[in-house]
Amino acid sequence: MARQEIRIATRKSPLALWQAEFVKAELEQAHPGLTVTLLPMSTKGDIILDTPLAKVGGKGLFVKELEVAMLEGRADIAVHSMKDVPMEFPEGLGLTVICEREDPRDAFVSNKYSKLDDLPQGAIVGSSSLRRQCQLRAARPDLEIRDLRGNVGTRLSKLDAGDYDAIILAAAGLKRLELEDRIASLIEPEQSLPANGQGAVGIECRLDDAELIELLKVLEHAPTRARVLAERAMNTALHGGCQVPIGAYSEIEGNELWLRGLVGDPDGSTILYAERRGPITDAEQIGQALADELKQQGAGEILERVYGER
Ligand SMILES: NCc1[nH]cc(CCC(=O)O)c1CC(=O)O
Repeated sequence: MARQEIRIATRKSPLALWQAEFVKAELEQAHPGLTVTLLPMSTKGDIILDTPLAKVGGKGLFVKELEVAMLEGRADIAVHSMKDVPMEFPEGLGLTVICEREDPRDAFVSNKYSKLDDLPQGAIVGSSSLRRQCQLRAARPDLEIRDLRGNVGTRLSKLDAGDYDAIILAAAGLKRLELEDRIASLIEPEQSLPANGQGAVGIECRLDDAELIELLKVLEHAPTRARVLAERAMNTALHGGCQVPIGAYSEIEGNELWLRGLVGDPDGSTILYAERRGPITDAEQIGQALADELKQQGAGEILERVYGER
């Protein structure tokens, strides 16, 4: 009998819930008769499962509570922002679908200024992303960049409280939460190269569930997958985790994939940049080759310094 229900394990942040609701709506529309339910979970602190399921290549791996739910059969899928998804998965789980990308750009958000270039000398900008910090500092060494954490709503309230002259957020998150009117201006990749996978949503599930994977296929977007593959391959080859001063952004032009990448010193003193074009089918090799090029420019030394400081 055909499957009648798909259960989505999701975190409870507004953005996570939006993404889960989006996938639910798309699946229910594509498959009449199918019911998709949300299983919101508190994910305070990731847990490590000491079972063979949690071993990858012989080494232990952090398995998040959403993944435990899927491995134990309490949930079927998890929906992720691609830029937050680790490069490795517990055995038996994988990213089976990558959905069409939303706007990948960073957004300039301010109640006083309409764009980055309008900020006066010494203005205070909020961002805890090393990638955003290094690019901001390289372009504008006079700015004072201060940490800004929390979910999108929390960050906006800190701006509104007057703690910052401006903050930088991903445009995609703001658009999804219907906060697009908070975007003062979009920052082009030339000024702030996005993070790998930014703006794209992926679906993780058990790899042995062929029937489920077949149902999920309606959400797959091949051009986005190629772009995200190239960007993630670059990040992986640089051993980049989630919190790194690395930008990776690709676009498709005809039959070609154009990947741009950068590694920067968080203080903005150095920005290493490279770009490469190649056939879309070589997405991963393009990412790896670009990482090699950045390593030749000295990316390894910068990243070692950053990792060493944490
Ligand atoms: N690191 C947090 C995060 N993870 C995903 C998004 C939303 C954008 C996206 O889906 O890439 C955000 C917010 C932000 O960076 O402003």
